[in-house]
Amino acid sequence: MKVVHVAVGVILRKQQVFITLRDASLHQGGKWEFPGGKVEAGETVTQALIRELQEEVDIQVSTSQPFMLVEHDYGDKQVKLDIHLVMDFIGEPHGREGQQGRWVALQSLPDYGFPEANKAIVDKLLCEPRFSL
Ligand SMILES: Nc1nc2c([nH]c(=O)n2[C@H]2C[C@H](O)[C@@H](COP(=O)(O)OP(=O)(O)OP(=O)(O)O)O2)c(=O)[nH]1
Ligand SMILES: [Mg+2]
Repeated sequence: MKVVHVAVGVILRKQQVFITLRDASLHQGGKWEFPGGKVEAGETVTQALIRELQEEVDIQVSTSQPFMLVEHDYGDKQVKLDIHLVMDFIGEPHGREGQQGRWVALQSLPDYGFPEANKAIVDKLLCEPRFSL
């Protein structure tokens, strides 16, 4: 099965992260996610991240850095999540495609229902010394 390469942004501001609710009609729908989407042919991951965050949550990424790579097989779909931290951006994020979005404390991420592949991301975020309260 073809692996879908996805650029994912962990949008950070003062110990909080901006998350959005995936539409019920999508793969892994009805779950919370870090905004992002497929890397298109000819695009770098950073270019895809900038484009997807503009399209989905209406921000302009100014500073980002690679955080981790997570490969996961959902059975019906295989994904490679290229997760980047978004440390600085212009604009106020909101669900531009009508999806719900909210700022949540890093520490409360485990309370949200994310796709299975996200467990590793949440675990790593929570054990990063630079994000400890
Ligand atoms: N954006 C995002 N996708 C995730 C996360 N966790 C996770 O397993 N995924 C999976 C779900 C999807 O199978 C895939 C992302 O695809 P997507 O539906 O967002 O792709 P896209 O924005 O390019 O959407 P499309 O317009 O091409 O349908 O990655 C996450 O935290 N954020
Ligand atoms: Mg998407």
